[in-house]
Amino acid sequence: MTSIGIVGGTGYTGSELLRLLAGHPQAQVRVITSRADAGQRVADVLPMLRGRCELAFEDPAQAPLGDCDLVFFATPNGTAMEQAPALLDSGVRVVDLAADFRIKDLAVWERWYGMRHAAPALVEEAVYGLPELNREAIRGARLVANPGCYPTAITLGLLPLLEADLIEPSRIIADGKSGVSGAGRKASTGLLMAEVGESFKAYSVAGHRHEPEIQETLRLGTGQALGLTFVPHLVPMVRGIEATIYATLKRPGVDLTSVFAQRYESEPYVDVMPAALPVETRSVRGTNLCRLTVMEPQDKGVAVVQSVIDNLVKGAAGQAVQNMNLMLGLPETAGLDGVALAP
Ligand SMILES: NC(=O)C1=CN([C@@H]2O[C@H](COP(=O)(O)OP(=O)(O)OC[C@H]3O[C@@H](n4cnc5c(N)ncnc54)[C@H](OP(=O)(O)O)[C@@H]3O)[C@@H](O)[C@H]2O)C=CC1
Ligand SMILES: CC(=O)N[C@@H](CCC(=O)OP(=O)(O)O)C(=O)O
Repeated sequence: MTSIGIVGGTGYTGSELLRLLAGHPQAQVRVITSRADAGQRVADVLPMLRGRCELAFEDPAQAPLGDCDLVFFATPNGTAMEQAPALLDSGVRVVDLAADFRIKDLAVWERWYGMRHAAPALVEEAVYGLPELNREAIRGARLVANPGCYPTAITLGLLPLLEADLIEPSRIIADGKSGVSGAGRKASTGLLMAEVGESFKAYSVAGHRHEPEIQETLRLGTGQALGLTFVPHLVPMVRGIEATIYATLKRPGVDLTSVFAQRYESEPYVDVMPAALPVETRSVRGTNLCRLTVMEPQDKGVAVVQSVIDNLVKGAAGQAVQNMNLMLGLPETAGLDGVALAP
């Protein structure tokens, strides 16, 4: 059994890691941290894990994370960059679910995240953990930067179009909508049910930190510089992201669904659907899948992509487990076989 540590086990992505790893045949969580709940039994704090987890939360400063084969950081931005270097030095592999190692351009990262980077050399070494783009590099990596939730949905929606040189890269619009679990578990007035329920709004319209992440990933991955406008929205639901992406086609009349189907033919977690089928967040709820459709409505020369993921699974913990499986040489799909909850 591979021995796993999780820093930040009481948050939404940390507890999702626990849920997924409880069903993993070859990996076992041995260390789990929380500062606020240190000393509490995991099963008392997260009753879904009664009978499935005998651990207690430990303070991260004292927890024996160095004894693990791999440690996940499910912590706020700026935490892993302080703690990962010592773990890597002692031979532990690291997957960071936050953004500390996602952007190679340090000046861009520091501008968007408002802090000095504590481990610049590791930014250069880290592999961006989108298996559909970087599978081979992830296999050999010591440190994986797990992608952001919106960037996962949007990058997967744009990759086939850019790789096949089908769209104008200079004017792309991505309209993202997220459930409230995307904002994490910490208390915030703006996330109260009475604030979010029966309402719908765009936010960070002037600029969101996921935009530079998407731009850099696609520039490094396809060699094309994007002109991207990304606007996120908050939806009164718990889980899920839907992104609708609009791009001008260079050549009209291409069978776009076939292009997508070929690009993702051997991908276990990308499902390209016929354009007539509905793309719904509930069809991926609890799963590691990204479901996509693509079409050119009314032959008007614009490609419209719809992409859905569960922000906590393919957008965070599930993709992190997929990366862990690749890094440790385990079957890529181990622990990730669940079918979506319906309704
Ligand atoms: N929610 C989502 O959909 C997604 C989240 N992410 C990213 O994943 C990370 C975790 O997100 P999420 O689970 O939502 O966050 P939460 O706010 O729900 O949880 C954060 C966790 O980190 C712990 N923590 C906070 N500060 C520290 C610290 N300084 N040192 C060690 N542990 C700390 C908290 O416990 P305690 O304070 O008790 O130690 C808690 O367990 C974030 O960086 C987020 O941006 C990425 C993709 C999607
Ligand atoms: C609904 C909501 O608030 N979502 C978060 C993004 C999700 C997230 O966790 O950001 P990272 O993927 O970069 O870690 C936000 O817009 O800030």
